Amino acid sequence: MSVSNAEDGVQRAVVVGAGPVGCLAAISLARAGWQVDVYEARPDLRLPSSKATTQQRSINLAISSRGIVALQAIDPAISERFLQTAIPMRGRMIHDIKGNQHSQLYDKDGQCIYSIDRALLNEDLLSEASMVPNIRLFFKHKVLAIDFDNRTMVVRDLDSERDIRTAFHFCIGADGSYSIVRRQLMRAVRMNFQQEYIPHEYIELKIPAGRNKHGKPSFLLDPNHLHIWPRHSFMLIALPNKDCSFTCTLFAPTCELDRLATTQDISSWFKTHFSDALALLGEEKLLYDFANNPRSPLITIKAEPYHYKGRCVIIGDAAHSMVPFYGQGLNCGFEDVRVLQALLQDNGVAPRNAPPRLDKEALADSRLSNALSRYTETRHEDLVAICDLAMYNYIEMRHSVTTPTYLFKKALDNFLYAISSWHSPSSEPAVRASMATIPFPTHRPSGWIPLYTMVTFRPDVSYATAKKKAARQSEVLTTVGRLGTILMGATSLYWMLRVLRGTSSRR
Ligand SMILES: Cc1cc2nc3c(=O)[nH]c(=O)nc-3n(C[C@H](O)[C@H](O)[C@H](O)COP(=O)(O)OP(=O)(O)OC[C@H]3O[C@@H](n4cnc5c(N)ncnc54)[C@H](O)[C@@H]3O)c2cc1C
Ligand SMILES: NC(=O)C1=CN([C@@H]2O[C@H](COP(=O)(O)OP(=O)(O)OC[C@H]3O[C@@H](n4cnc5c(N)ncnc54)[C@H](OP(=O)(O)O)[C@@H]3O)[C@@H](O)[C@H]2O)C=CC1
Ligand SMILES: Nc1ccccc1C(=O)C[C@H](N)C(=O)O
Repeated sequence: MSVSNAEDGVQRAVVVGAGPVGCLAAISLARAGWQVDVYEARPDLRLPSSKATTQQRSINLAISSRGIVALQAIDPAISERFLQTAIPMRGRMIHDIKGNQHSQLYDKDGQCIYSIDRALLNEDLLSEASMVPNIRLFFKHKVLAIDFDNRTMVVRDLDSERDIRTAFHFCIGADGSYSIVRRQLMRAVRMNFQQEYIPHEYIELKIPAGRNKHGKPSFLLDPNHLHIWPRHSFMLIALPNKDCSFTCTLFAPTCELDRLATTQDISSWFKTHFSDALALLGEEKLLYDFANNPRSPLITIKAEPYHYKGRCVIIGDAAHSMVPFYGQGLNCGFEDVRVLQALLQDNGVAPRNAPPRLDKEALADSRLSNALSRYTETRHEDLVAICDLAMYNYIEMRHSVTTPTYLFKKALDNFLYAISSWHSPSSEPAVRASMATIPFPTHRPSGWIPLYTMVTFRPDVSYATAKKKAARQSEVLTTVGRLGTILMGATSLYWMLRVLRGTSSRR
């Protein structure tokens, strides 16, 4: 085994995983003065040859204010570039079983979430990272094992099949749901860990672009909505792409999909549940995608602590995988980087100034250790909250959105929000700019704010605060709803009695 980086006196940070979160973390650390090495098991996404071999998860993603504000905090130019390639989605478009469409806006002031190309996002972040002089990117380098006490890790060069032992001062694990860094961390710390597969899975399908009367590509559905076909125990969704196509994702219980054994079964199931979508997907293409695209599992992972001394921390999906139904997984991962950056700055962790003398090194180490302890303390409640909220949003999307109770509560929620924010209508860019200056999402917001708004458009409000405040508001909505029902019942009874009395006195 060859040895690299041994005792060259440089304060080296290693980031494991060059997914979007790893790239952003590398940029943040490098700008703070660290020498950063990034190890990525896959080939470089930007090379045309790797496009076919690197199978990515979802084609597109929804990014919201939380992710954008985090990007702004690390590098405002990156967030500007994204917004130029993104498609705003102002609300949900609900497709009922008869093919009617109903719009439900996300926000009273028109704030929206943005559909972006996952590969483009990752490629852009990789390009940005490769332009920072103190970042080195190693592709096809898979981390196999880590010795945190000796600050070394074993990395396999997948081209030469050789194992390299490399030294580090600080390790960031951003290596996704099946993180090796997390698994190695479990051997060093008493980590509480919970993993849950839900009994549903997903498969991606595609609605192609149409043609307008000039023969140019055009969208077959409204591009400024996230489309949902809620069918109670399963659902289909569609997000727009820049080339005027839509990426659709079918989420359904495994047992439901297992029943679709023949092409006949698939076609008739789609005709029954999604006839309008089938017309857009095209039967032949649907059957091809069904046979060839993977059916993937959905998983929630919770862990605590996220760090070991001043040596290692896990962020992004490595620390918190959540089901995708709130569209917050990556937003939350980007927020991790923003919070970590703020804590490192707060604790005076600045490797550029770290002198080589042993006592000062120990001081730097203890500062890093404090920053990481604070990270675990402040972040855990929020990460658990968003994992739970994501699970809840699946029920809302596939079922509740169609029920009168939900629609009534939603209307009341929005009404109370409008009254409460009478004097302060928000302008999206201005709100984001002001929030980028707030280091931590902890703010206790006053007034009435719907849960979706807090989670999606208020990065100054932590996920846990949003969850707690929404639970209190929900109790009020339920009580008002019950009182409303009683009042309506009493009024109808009163009028019925009056009509009956009128009829009997005329007799
Ligand atoms: C269907 C679906 C839809 C989603 N939609 C949204 C959405 O709309 N909005 C949103 O915010 N989030 C969404 N998410 C979640 C989002 O995809 C993840 O949160 C995000 O990809 C996590 O980024 P990451 O960088 O932490 O991890 P990853 O993207 O998983 O990157 C980890 C990287 O680490 C590398 N790696 C792994 N092991 C090793 C190793 N041993 N050595 C070296 N490298 C390694 C991997 O190759 C990978 O490149 C969705 C997820 C799914 C499944
Ligand atoms: N929360 C959720 O429900 C889901 C979240 N996601 C997130 O999206 C990210 C991007 O997806 P994608 O890049 O396609 O990731 P993949 O599912 O392809 O996984 C990335 C790597 O993790 C390893 N891996 C995959 N499955 C397992 C397993 N069951 N046990 C151990 N290791 C496994 C594989 O490494 P190797 O090559 O060594 O086998 C694989 O290359 C994921 O990393 C995850 O964070 C993805 C799916 C569902
Ligand atoms: N990106 C996603 C991927 C899969 C499932 C949902 C989403 C969402 O973004 C849902 C959106 N936040 C909503 O509540 O309507």
